[in-house]
Amino acid sequence: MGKSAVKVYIRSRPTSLATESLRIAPDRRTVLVDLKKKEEAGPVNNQQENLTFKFESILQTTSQEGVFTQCAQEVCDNVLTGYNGTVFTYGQTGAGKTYTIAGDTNRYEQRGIIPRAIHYLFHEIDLREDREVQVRCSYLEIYNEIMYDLLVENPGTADNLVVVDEGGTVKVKGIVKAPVANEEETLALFFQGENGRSTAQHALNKSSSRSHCIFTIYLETRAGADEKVVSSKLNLVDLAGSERTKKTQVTGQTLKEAMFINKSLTFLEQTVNALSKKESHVPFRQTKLTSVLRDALGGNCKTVMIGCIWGEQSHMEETVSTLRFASRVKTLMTDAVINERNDPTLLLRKYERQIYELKQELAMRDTLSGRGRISYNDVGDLERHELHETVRKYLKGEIQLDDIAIENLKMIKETFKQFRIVYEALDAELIEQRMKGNLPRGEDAGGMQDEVDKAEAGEYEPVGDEDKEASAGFHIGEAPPNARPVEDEATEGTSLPGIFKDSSYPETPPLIGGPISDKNMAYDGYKRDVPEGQEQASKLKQLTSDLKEQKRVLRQHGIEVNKAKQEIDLCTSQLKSFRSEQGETSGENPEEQHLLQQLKAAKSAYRQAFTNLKTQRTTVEPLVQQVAETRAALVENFNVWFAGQAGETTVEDEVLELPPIEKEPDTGGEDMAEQFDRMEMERVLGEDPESGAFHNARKTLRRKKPVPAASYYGDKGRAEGVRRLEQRAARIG
Ligand SMILES: Nc1ncnc2c1ncn2[C@@H]1O[C@H](COP(=O)(O)OP(=O)(O)OP(=O)(O)O)[C@@H](O)[C@H]1O
Repeated sequence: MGKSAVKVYIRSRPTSLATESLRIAPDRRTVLVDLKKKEEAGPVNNQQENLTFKFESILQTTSQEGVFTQCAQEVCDNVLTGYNGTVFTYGQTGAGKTYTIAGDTNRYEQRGIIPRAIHYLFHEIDLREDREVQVRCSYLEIYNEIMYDLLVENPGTADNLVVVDEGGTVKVKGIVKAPVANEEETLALFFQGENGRSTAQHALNKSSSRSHCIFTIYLETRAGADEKVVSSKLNLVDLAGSERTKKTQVTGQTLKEAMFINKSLTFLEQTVNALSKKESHVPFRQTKLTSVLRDALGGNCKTVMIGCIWGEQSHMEETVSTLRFASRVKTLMTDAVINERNDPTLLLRKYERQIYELKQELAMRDTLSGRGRISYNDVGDLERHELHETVRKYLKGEIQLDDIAIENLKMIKETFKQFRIVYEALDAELIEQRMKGNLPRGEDAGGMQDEVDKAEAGEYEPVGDEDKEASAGFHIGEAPPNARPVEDEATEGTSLPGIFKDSSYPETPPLIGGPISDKNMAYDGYKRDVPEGQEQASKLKQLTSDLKEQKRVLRQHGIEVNKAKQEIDLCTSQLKSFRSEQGETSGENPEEQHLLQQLKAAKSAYRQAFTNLKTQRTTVEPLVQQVAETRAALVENFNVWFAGQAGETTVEDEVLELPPIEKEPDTGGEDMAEQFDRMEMERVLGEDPESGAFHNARKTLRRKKPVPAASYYGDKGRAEGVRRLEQRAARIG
């Protein structure tokens, strides 16, 4: 793909902009800044400054979904193709960096780029039937210039992590790259890592990141029987925010952290400046952060930066500084390539297959040309012995050169070998005879014939059986019954446990308790007897029943997706155990072929079911909206009618419109907590059938025992301890 510029987006917190200083042009790409003159700066420095910055897009009220689609989805697509990608956020403390990258990990709708990228990548991987993709992830934290592995339960000291250059690519040696089979597992690791991050409260952010964090997803993709492996990675980077410590009013440990943060961001700025001015020396090694980000800023990577800003007047200086930095980053060029290499195992498999095919081809040609039965396999013991005899007879003059039958190249080589064996035996015998003084001068040549005999009689040792196994090939007309043309191998998919439970999507639960008021009775009458009420109530009834039916279909599609996922899992695990039992196979075993076919069919069924599910959602969503609107209109009209009839009270809710309480489902021995979990899952899946992995991963995390940071994080743990003590002291004081 060659060189490409880093793409820069600006996201503003959804507060009102200080429009007298900061305006967004109608193209939604340009920011116009009008810095008011500073009276106190005197005559020299009191000029008004107008600045214009242009970026890919300015996101002001864009939703989390919108930010992912606009800024990160393309990077994910590139990573799926085989390029490395990085998305990083930059900006003043509290400006929304963590909200953008990680999002609110407790609220599905507010999830950020990381969970969305995980979902997107796994979904796309599932749809690529012809590929086998192995996924891993890591979570790195740089806190006070020390690197920590957020996925390790008990890392002890953090000394084991170092940034290294491997073949021109930056790597963090020693970091855990955890293999993950699906979205849920990856999210669970991400949430676990999030829990270990260092945060603190200050005047501008009640949960401010005190470290830089990089969540990385690694993909290794193999396509069919191709020996090529494509490796790529996606870095999702949440930088700690620059802060004016006067504004954040931090003290103690948090102040120390702020100093580390500001220092590393200054070095980042210096690095970007040097790159942007194409200076010969770029100070990447000054900090851990710039070392780790080297590829993202100017190497083998496709990079996106999201600059986060506050729009308020009081933060204008920091906002301009972020915009200036962002403009410089925009000038950086990276040089991304598809990271492709040969897999030695697959290469060997390919060569074995080629040799096999060539042998068959040769055998066929020999038959067609009337050469009869010729073997192209290695020379066996028996053939070696026969050749040795032939050579011996030839040297004795008992046979002619034409009598040595040479069928193939391997036999020519073996014949030469046998000449050498006979020669060496003779040579040794001659030397021995000479040393004993048995050999009269001038008889060397004449005695040759005898020496051949002598050497042969005593010295010949059959060559070992090193090639025994190699002779296990087949001759023409003896092809094993399972020999057949090599077919393209279908790929093994990643394991994908079903996330879509066999769930029902209950209607809104009825309100509990409370006597039915007069007003509610009037409401009932309104729907029954007043023509306007009658009409709306019957419309609502019809819509509710349509919705119920469409939700039933949606649920059915969910079940089909789930079934297909389970089938994929089953085939994948059967294939795995088959391969681990058989070791390396050439991919031609009928059982393996059968499993691969099944896997392919399951992936195809999954794709179809998923498409149906998505299509059905587009039917259900507007219906949900229509039901809500019709219901609200009915209640509102009733209120108006009722106010005209009687006193001024508000209707409780449209209690009587709700469906009757359904019979309790069979709990199948579930306890209360499990029942709650199941019902909660049914509810969230009803809202978004794709959210299962997110909620399950959160549930997994809740079940895990928290590990006290101070017990294993060394420096970081101590800092955490100091912070807690300070907070306690402040509370007591
Ligand atoms: N676009 C947004 N929409 C809604 N809430 C937002 C948005 N941006 C930020 N917030 C809220 O503002 C608060 C601070 O945001 P966040 O923690 O992401 O800032 P930050 O830039 O990461 O700060 P720090 O550098 O201190 O870690 C959070 O409560 C977050 O939910």
